[in-house]
Amino acid sequence: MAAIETTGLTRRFGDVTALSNLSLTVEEGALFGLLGPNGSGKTTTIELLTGQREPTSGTARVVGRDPVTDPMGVTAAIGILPEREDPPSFLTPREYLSFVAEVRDVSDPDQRIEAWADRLEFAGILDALSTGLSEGERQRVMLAAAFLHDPDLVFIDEPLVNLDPIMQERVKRRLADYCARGNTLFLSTHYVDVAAELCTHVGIVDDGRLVAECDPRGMSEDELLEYFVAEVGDESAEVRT
Ligand SMILES: Nc1ncnc2c1ncn2[C@@H]1O[C@H](COP(=O)(O)OP(=O)(O)OP(=O)(O)O)[C@@H](O)[C@H]1O
Repeated sequence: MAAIETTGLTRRFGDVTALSNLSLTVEEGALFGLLGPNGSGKTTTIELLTGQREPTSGTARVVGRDPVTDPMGVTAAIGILPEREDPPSFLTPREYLSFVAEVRDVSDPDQRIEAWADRLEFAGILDALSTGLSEGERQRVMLAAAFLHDPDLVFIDEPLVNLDPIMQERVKRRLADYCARGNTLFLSTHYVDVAAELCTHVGIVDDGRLVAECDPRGMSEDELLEYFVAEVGDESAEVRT
């Protein structure tokens, strides 16, 4: 079954077409990566699919719901880690995650918070004010918030930014395990190596258009980079070193 299905999804901002006519299916259990250069429409796509913005035209179904007519139903059913969001500076991670657990109706919040703090190694800062946390620590707290209510589908905009290499490996393993259990992940990234290493299905966007889709398993980073450059027509992709 499809976790996400869109038909002709389009979003304009004045003269700018941020997303043009996106027709895409992401099956349940996929680890989908939307790969594209800066300004290609990745964040706009996530915003449309998660009910944060309305499309100019076109339709979407996300976990069987319509993000335009039922945005709160969609946000309750999914997890989201948007680009550049932090826990509130004046709350501790425990306080922030308790708030998320309450909003998302988690029945065993204390145990879940402790479990995620252990998994992502931030138990030591659970009771420190978020204002003093490093960027990587804040990102780990936000990752925990996205998964706390055990949703079937999670959206993450640039999943590994700000994490050190050891934590990146740990998070990659967690993401792969999450999908191996039948859940679905929708990642957006402009890093080809992230897509090559993690994803089961990649969509390449350029200038608001989905220009190609592929299964990157069995492709090396270099092959995916070559494929990406051929589709996008320039060398704006990055491989992190
Ligand atoms: N609220 C907005 N108002 C006007 N233009 C916008 C708005 N949001 C996005 N855009 C434009 O739409 C296009 C796509 O932006 P979007 O943020 O979706 O790209 P992106 O692929 O996520 O980029 P990045 O990798 O840099 O985060 C860009 O040209 C951007 O300037």
